[in-house]
Amino acid sequence: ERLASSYLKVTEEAASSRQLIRYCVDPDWLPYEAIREGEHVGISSDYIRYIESHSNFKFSLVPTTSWSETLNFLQTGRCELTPMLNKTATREQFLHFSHVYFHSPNVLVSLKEQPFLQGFENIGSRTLAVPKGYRLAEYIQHYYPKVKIIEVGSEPAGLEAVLDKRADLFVGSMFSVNAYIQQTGFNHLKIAGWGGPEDELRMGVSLGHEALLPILNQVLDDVDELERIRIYQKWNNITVIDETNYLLIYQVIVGTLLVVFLLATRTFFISRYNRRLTDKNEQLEALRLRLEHTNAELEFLSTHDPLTKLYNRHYFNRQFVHEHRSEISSEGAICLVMLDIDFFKEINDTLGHAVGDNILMELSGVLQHCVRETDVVARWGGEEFVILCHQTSIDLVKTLCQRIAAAIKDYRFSGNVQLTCSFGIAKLVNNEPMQSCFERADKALYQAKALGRNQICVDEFNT
Ligand SMILES: Nc1nc2c(ncn2[C@@H]2O[C@H](COP(=O)(O)OP(=O)(O)OP(=O)(O)O)[C@@H](O)[C@H]2O)c(=O)[nH]1
Repeated sequence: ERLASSYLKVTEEAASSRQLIRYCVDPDWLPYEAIREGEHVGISSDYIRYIESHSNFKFSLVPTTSWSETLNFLQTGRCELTPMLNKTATREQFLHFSHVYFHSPNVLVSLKEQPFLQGFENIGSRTLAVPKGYRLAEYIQHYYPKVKIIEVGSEPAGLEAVLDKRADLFVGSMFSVNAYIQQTGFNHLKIAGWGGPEDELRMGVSLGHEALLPILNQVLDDVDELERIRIYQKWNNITVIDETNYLLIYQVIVGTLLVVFLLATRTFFISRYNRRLTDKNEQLEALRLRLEHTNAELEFLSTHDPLTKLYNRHYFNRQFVHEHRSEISSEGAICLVMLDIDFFKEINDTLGHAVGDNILMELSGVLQHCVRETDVVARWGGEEFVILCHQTSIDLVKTLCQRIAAAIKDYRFSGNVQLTCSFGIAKLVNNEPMQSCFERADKALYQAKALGRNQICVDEFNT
């Protein structure tokens, strides 16, 4: 019936202007070609459509049930073209061939537990399934006559022979093996090695129709690379690799999230640690400032009199008395003044100790107001004070003491007290220890007291 309908089509096409070509294909050789529900499918079907759209040819499929039948139809003139096959010596007896337009490697297939093989020379005593009429059958018989061959009707039949253990190995095109394993899910099959020379697929036209070849070659040669890739990809849908890619993407995302999480955790802990460190540093800095302040206070207390805030005797001794200095320059010498309040006991006794304290503080202010910046005033003890004057002379110091006495006289002290002081002056002489100068100043003060108080006396050694 199918043959009848195809011949009917031939008659119809003969009437049209296009040149009709009847062709046969391998009915079960995906992804290269096959017949499914009466239609030609696979890679060669797209090349046939391409040639139709780029030439004056009109193709008409003559369906067959096996590759052997296709070869038979070509020899007997029931079709004049087959679109995808290898060139062999046998086939050249009844076919002419176009240029090669598709390359494809062949592979050996075995069950997973079988060892890997380098090629046909290592097959040994194993049996090899080969589709009947395929170029490989011819090739192996010619070059490897010792290999035990089992002829099968098609490539799927060969793979099933391996699965059923009727054959140890199958040899066929890598693309069709791949397509078959994907369709059937026969994952316990594996590629066991390369299988002979790669396929160089062409179109074949039967004898007497070789005039078709120049046009076929021209169109096939002109198919651009993009079109070739499109056709190849359309019929080699490798879904397993897609799944692997999704898994890979998933793994990369999880890995990236993990790294981000670890980095975020690390950053969190580092910043918390830094905050704590900053807090501790601030506390330490506050403690350091308090310590500095306390030390400054201690230093002040140890060197100053707490009531009058003048230098105390301890400081004065350390700085000036026990340091054996005798600085006498051309500009002037060092002079000491010992100063004592007159009748201070009476003031304390009549007005009270608190008033006495106030008077001591007020007198300290007067002394500091009267001296030069370079002079040093200290409280020697009780109501006694000492003034150290640098680069001066006895006359200048005397003038200073008079100025102080006048200021005291004019000052209104607490309790409305009229105060007077006695002064003893001594000048440091060359190489004299400071202690000795002190003693002389003290002696001069004693003299001032003896002369009736409110006096300024210079040590007799300096007069
Ligand atoms: N309010 C007060 N009085 C003090 C302080 N230190 C010493 N005095 C008093 O100073 C008085 C010194 O008395 P005296 O040594 O007799 O000397 P004076 O009464 O000033 O008599 P002359 O020095 O001889 O003129 C004593 O009454 C001490 O108690 C002090 O820090 N505050």
